[in-house]
Amino acid sequence: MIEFRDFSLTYPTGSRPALQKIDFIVPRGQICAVVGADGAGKSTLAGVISGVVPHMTGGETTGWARIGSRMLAETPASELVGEVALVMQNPFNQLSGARFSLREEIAFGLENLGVDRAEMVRRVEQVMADLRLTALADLSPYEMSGGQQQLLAIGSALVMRPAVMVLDEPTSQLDAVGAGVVFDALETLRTQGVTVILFEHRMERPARCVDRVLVLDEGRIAADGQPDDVLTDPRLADWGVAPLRYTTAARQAVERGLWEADRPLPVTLEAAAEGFDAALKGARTAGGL
Ligand SMILES: Nc1ncnc2c1ncn2[C@@H]1O[C@H](COP(=O)(O)OP(=O)(O)OP(=O)(O)O)[C@@H](O)[C@H]1O
Repeated sequence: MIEFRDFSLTYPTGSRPALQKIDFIVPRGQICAVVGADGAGKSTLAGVISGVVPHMTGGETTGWARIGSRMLAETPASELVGEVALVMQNPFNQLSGARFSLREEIAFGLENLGVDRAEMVRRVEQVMADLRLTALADLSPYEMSGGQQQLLAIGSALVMRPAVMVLDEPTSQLDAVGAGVVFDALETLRTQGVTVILFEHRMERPARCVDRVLVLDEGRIAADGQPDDVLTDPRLADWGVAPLRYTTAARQAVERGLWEADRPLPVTLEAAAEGFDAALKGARTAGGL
């Protein structure tokens, strides 16, 4: 479980707190997305959860934050290894540089922990299968595309079986197929009880697999709730978050009287397709088409 209570953080050079009186609890196994405009505090929050901020950046904190029984302000990243895994946007920077194949790269962290060889092979093969990387097992990480490298970075984190995974825009360099594989892998993480904090810019794809969405606005939590509610909130644009294309299209249909009055605005492609299908049938029945 991750818990933040009345938590604020001000960087040494900051004129205002980058995080201001943050309060939330993410229970074990929940997949929570965090969205917000540039400068809203997302990277800072990711850094606090993964033990990087304020330990490596400096900064004053008030209130408290914890992962399980570990108080984050007192626990640097080095002590969170194995418990919290951070996957960043640029996969190239996450390669160890010390291993020659994808399979060895994924095994690297387990080798350092001295995990038994048979167990290591089992876990590495499983992760490669989950991320559909098995066919690339013998390729050099440096011969892979950015998207493949990102899947590798996720695999290297996943294999450590962390309690918490912090994913900072993990699909920003992936094509639609690669992004689909990552979000499918999140479903696997959920069933394994891993808590996931996902920082994403575009929510169209992840909306269907996250349990909750937090909106950060100028360091404060502006909204916190289920994707269906938060992602259709009319204030989303005021918080600097682009509304989903499905929601925007449905909102225009509402304005034209096409969208069924009691049907919620959609946040997934499936819900949008159902809604437009119903609107079309309604229009046909009314003799409009
Ligand atoms: N190391 C730092 N030292 C001083 N100020 C910082 C530092 N990192 C971030 N800030 C400031 O803290 C605030 C929050 O920044 P943060 O990077 O957390 O936002 P963000 O939502 O991740 O934005 P982006 O999407 O642009 O990365 C901003 O005003 C930023 O300028």
